[in-house]
Amino acid sequence: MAALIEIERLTKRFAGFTAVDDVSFTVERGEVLGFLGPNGAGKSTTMRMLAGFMPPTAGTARICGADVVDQPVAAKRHLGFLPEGAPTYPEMTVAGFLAFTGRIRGFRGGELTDRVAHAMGLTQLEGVRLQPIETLSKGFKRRVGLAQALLHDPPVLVLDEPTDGLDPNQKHEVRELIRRMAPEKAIVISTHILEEVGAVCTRAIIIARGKVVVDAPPSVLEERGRSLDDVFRSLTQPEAA
Ligand SMILES: Nc1ncnc2c1ncn2[C@@H]1O[C@H](COP(=O)(O)OP(=O)(O)OP(=O)(O)O)[C@@H](O)[C@H]1O
Repeated sequence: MAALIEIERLTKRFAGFTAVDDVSFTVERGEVLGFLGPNGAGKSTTMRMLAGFMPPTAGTARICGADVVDQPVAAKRHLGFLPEGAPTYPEMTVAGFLAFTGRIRGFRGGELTDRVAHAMGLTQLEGVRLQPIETLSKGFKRRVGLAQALLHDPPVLVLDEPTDGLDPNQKHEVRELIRRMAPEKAIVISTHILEEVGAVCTRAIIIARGKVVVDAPPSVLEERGRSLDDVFRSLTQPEAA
């Protein structure tokens, strides 16, 4: 069976500057891929192209076999995407926003109610369900973004810094949630927290200046006798290249 995520020679150029340069990888069901790299390496741009939110300059991305450019509706049906910064509609309440995204996903009536309740349960949002999103703290806003990505229980999750802004307890909860969902899904998370990679990821890709410089399980990287931190620094600092 084909991998749930297939990226082939994906490239993005902005006015002559190449932000993502010929990136290829696949992610199978059961894998949690940690997407790492220094600021500006091209992580968010890759994730946006994978999610069909930004057209690639060259190359392709497929989700459950659907090309994100040619078959955007089929691809998005199988995808939960937490974009950078977790944009929402700030004036809506948490429950209102999740019901709105659920209706866009085609849910109605009892199923819509159940899915919103389930997503709020997974992300521990019940206590703020009637609060306008603009009045929430950063960590709660992030969890609203995560809840909308999980609402339709998609087989593919692309989460751009899912634990950014969360307190240590919430980080732990979100990592547990990712671990619990992992066997059934293909998950890509970007993070700057290297310990998170060891904690939840089955595989790590390090990207630097738009190119993949390493693709291996975290345990293999650490077996090379160095911490992930050392591996990251040696592969991503220009003077080490
Ligand atoms: N719309 C755009 N127009 C021009 N340049 C862009 C645009 N979006 C991103 N870039 C540039 O592309 C490069 C990659 O950006 P990207 O946001 O993908 O990096 P990142 O790895 O996610 O970084 P961070 O860890 O800081 O979030 C950066 O140099 C950025 O300034």
